[in-house]
Amino acid sequence: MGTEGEQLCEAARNGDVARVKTMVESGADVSFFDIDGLTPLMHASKFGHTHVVKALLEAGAPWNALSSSNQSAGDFAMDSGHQEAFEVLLNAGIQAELILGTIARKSKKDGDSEGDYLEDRVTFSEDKLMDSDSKAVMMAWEKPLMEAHAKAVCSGGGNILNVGFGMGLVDTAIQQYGPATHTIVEAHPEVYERMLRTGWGKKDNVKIIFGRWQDVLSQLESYDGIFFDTYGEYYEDLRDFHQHLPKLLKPGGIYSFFNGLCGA
Ligand SMILES: C[S@@+](CC[C@H](N)C(=O)[O-])C[C@H]1O[C@@H](n2cnc3c(N)ncnc32)[C@H](O)[C@@H]1O
Repeated sequence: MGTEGEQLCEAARNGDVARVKTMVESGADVSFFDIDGLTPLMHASKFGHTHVVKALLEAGAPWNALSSSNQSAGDFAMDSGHQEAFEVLLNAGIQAELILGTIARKSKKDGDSEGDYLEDRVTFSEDKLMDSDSKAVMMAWEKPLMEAHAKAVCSGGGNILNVGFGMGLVDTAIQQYGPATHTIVEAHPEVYERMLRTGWGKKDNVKIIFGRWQDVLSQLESYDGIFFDTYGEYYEDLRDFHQHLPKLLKPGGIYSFFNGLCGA
């Protein structure tokens, strides 16, 4: 007979929801990692035991814990074709992100600007843009994704807006479609400075607006194509931006965004 944590993993693997609940009520650790680096939630997800997945999530099991091979419970559910369990995990992740976003937003409003990306230094290298915590703001491997977004938002030609310059991957792709105007909103002083240094301010059809999109809305017009990809913001900001779309986007215009949604 194994430890309590191992027994919880076994009950999760067997889909024994009653036993899982009893063990949780008597204090079994839902964050336990077994010898293979798996949590009870990962075991339940792997076998598609949705009721167990729900019970463990309700008991506070970490939906975003990673196995030693860097897989989350959601990865296990998806790889084993358990769509229902996967969706339960996905919803738990989205809910947690929404709550965390609200808390972070509130503490920012209350004057706690700790961790404010826009006030920190960034570093550029050939293939990435990093924030002061060495987290990647943008990486070169995202180029094909950015090219696909550019193709979509430029498909009607005309006036294009991009919010968030980063490494300029999407803007470089947008330029290839020769839009009539190409407006770029960028809020980070160092990213902005680099844009100017690399000639973006001298392109005939490019207008750079420096500042947070929230603060420069009055300088924006209506566009045929809009792309949105900021960093250090939350779901709430994205939702706020979406509320301005009816004014920002011309009828029949195309909008696309990238914001790490559902990233686990
Ligand atoms: C992920 S990067 C954008 C990458 C870009 N799509 C590309 O293809 O390289 C996000 C950018 O948004 C900028 N940013 C963050 N918050 C912003 C805001 N509120 N308004 C405007 N830009 C913002 C960041 O400084 C950063 O340059």
